[in-house]
Amino acid sequence: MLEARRIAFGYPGAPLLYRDFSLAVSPGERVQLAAPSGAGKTTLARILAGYERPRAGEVLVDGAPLPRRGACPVQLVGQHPEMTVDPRQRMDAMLAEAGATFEEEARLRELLGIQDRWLTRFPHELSGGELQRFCIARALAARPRYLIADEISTMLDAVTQARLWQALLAEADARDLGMVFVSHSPALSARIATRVVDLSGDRCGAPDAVRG
Ligand SMILES: Nc1ncnc2c1ncn2[C@@H]1O[C@H](COP(=O)(O)OP(=O)(O)OP(=O)(O)O)[C@@H](O)[C@H]1O
Repeated sequence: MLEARRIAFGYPGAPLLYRDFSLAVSPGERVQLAAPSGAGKTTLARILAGYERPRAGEVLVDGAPLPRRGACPVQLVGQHPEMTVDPRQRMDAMLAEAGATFEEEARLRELLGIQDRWLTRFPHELSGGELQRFCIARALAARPRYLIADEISTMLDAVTQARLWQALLAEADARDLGMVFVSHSPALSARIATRVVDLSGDRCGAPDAVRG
């Protein structure tokens, strides 16, 4: 179980985004974070994956805090892949660093439609959608228990987006992966979500405000 317990968070000098937010995600669940623009969905995604430390509260996986070192059981894929890669590192090296076996890496490349000719390129030599596939492969190679997907397919055309999610959902099912995702596409969200959590509800302090 991935748990955010009684989270309070605000950026320095700004009002709190959440005062007392709690969320529990089971393996296999796919939870959509819903809220208006600027309400703090991306920030919460970062907190869940350990990139931001809350002012109060904690993030736990099966009752234990996220590890400070080594592979994190919660992996985040964001909406700007170019900001999460080393611009001087070739894609084959980036994937190798993710720590998958040769067979597993090949399987993930096949799953995500990563072409061999992309491997010898640098990030700036790939489109946003191509680069995003590498970021998803890197996240899955870390064998996460939970994947946080923050508008990961916004930059893709409708057909590529549908293919990517089909692959990701098959993988999630096979691994019993829990997911928390943000998407501004109602059609995509309706297809993916097993539950919707409305973040705006929490701004009044209601724990785990749930609809659907
Ligand atoms: N690093 C930062 N420092 C200060 N304020 C920030 C920072 N990142 C985000 N914010 C502010 O925090 C609030 C929440 O931002 P966040 O990106 O989490 O919202 P969001 O719900 O994901 O928005 P959107 O749907 O537009 O992507 C916004 O008002 C934003 O301007």
